[in-house]
Amino acid sequence: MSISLNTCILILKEHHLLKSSAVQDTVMTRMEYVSYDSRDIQTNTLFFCKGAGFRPTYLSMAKDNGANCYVAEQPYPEGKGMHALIVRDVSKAMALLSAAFFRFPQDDLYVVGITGTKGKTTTAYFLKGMLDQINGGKTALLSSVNNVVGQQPEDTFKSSLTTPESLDLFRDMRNAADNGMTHLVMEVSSQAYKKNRVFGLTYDLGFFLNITPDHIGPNEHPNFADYLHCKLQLLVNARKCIINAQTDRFSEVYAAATTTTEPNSIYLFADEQFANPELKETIDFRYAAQESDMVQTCFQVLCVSDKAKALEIAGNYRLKMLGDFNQSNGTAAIIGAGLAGMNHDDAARGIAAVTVPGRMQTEVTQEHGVVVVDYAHNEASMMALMGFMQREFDNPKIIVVVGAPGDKGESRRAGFSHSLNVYADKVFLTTDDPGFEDPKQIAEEINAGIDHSRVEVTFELDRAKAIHDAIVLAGKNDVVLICGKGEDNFQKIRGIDTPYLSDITVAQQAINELEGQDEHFKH
Ligand SMILES: CC(=O)N[C@H]1[C@@H](OP(=O)(O)OP(=O)(O)OC[C@H]2O[C@@H](n3ccc(=O)[nH]c3=O)[C@H](O)[C@@H]2O)O[C@H](CO)[C@@H](O)[C@@H]1O[C@H](C)C(=O)N[C@@H](C)C(=O)N[C@H](CCC(=O)O)C(=O)O
Ligand SMILES: Nc1ncnc2c1ncn2[C@@H]1O[C@H](COP(=O)(O)OP(=O)(O)OP(=O)(O)O)[C@@H](O)[C@H]1O
Repeated sequence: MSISLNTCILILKEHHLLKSSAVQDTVMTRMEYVSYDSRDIQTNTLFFCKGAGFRPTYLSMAKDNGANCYVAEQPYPEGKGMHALIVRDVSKAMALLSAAFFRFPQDDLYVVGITGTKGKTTTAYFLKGMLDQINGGKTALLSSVNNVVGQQPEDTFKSSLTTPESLDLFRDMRNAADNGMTHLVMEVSSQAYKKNRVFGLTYDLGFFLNITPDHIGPNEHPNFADYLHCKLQLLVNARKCIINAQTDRFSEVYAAATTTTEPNSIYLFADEQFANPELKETIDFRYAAQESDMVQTCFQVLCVSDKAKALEIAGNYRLKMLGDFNQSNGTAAIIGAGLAGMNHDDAARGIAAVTVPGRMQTEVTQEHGVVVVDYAHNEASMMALMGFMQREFDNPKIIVVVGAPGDKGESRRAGFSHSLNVYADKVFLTTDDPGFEDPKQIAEEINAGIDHSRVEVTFELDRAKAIHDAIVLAGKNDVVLICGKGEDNFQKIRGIDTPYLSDITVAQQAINELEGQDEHFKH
């Protein structure tokens, strides 16, 4: 793959991004590799100088290693002798030039984008599970857990961001298309828009699941309005939209969709019980809970409007995953599958088999209640999780193991206290990716908001011990919720990913040890 300097100049001019250019010999010069990292350079690389942490020495290093052209927001003496493209916004330039370098892979894939504060990963996995039924497993996935760009084992790898950097995104998409993948389901974070990682990308289908305050802080969004604005951009850039009619800020969400999409291509869904007299729009799909148990969640999807009836997805569905919120995620994904041409039977078969790593992983023990490892890590998801447990188990004692991450999402700490006050009986405050902060201090901040007349608090910063102690404490009818890390097998501590066994492994070890002991005492 390659791109000529001339093409780069044309693209940047078309988008009013080019401030100036310095061409050393001819505009027909070609760049054969693209990178934003001086440690990853090949001969004739187009190098992007971007990011808060960029240093001019990286450009020197890139030049020495073979980069022949750089893109930056200002000229650098270190780039002397290289072609230079000086632009108004390097992150936008990088997205546009990467799309061109990788030959517009979005044109070779049916691209689905999913946004929302909660449920992106789960919905993405549900949809992939269904689409794989009709395309022979050829659904690519970009999620905050795994990325999948092909059908070979090496085509699946852990992701480092929810939505990759634009250059990585278009490379992954090109690889997916070249590997024969036909569909791409991707999570789109608000940061993806904030940082222009998906600038210029149009989705065949865009989902808006929900929005609650999150990701607001020094390294993320300055305020909720900015967070909402970034999330809305997905709908502005989607040809068809699927929107949860129960989301907060519905009227703004719907209005954003209508800026580029006819109402006839906007699909709304809600719980059967949901009624909002102020809502002028017709809800196209409803879902209704059915009798579920500890192994599966059952619900029905109803096609209400004429445009909904055109899809053949009405009927009963089963999920392997617990949580009434997963009926909402599941319905969204089923509508997406319908719009991609699937019928009820294929969709029902596909979604029934899906599990999502680290989400609602449930162990039913003999003597220590139900133990759930879940990725809930903000107020909305903690409320959804604990609320579900309370309804499902008829007011069990709820024991929670939780901590809040350092260096980001500080508002989550108060959110944890609030949700614990509503539902929890006992909490073990522990460590969760403290980064450069002191985990004890983070735990103290959560503790400060806890109503101690309702919730008993234990500080146990050793996460594995906290999980162990919570399970030991739990009685037969109790629920232990281990929140926030999903299947992460590391703790981010002072810039280092420090190995950690993973919550589910620690929980299973504790359960095995205890069930063994309990058996021993019984005999
Ligand atoms: C705030 C933010 O979005 N930062 C992201 C951004 O960093 P940046 O552009 O500022 O770059 P930087 O890390 O300061 O480094 C500067 C540049 O120097 C280069 N470099 C560095 C060292 C060297 O020797 N040579 C060299 O060339 C680097 O490759 C980089 O291009 O670009 C980097 C990739 O190029 C990302 O890894 C980084 O995400 C950070 C780690 C992060 O944690 N981001 C979070 C907030 C995030 O994006 N989260 C969302 C989910 C949250 C949500 O749901 O909204 C996500 O999509 O994952
Ligand atoms: N629709 C929903 N509403 C509220 N809570 C939900 C919903 N779906 C999932 N959750 C809760 O949120 C947790 C995270 O779910 P999931 O990973 O699917 O969301 P996400 O949007 O990808 O999250 P993140 O952006 O934090 O990675 C789940 O483990 C569950 O506790």
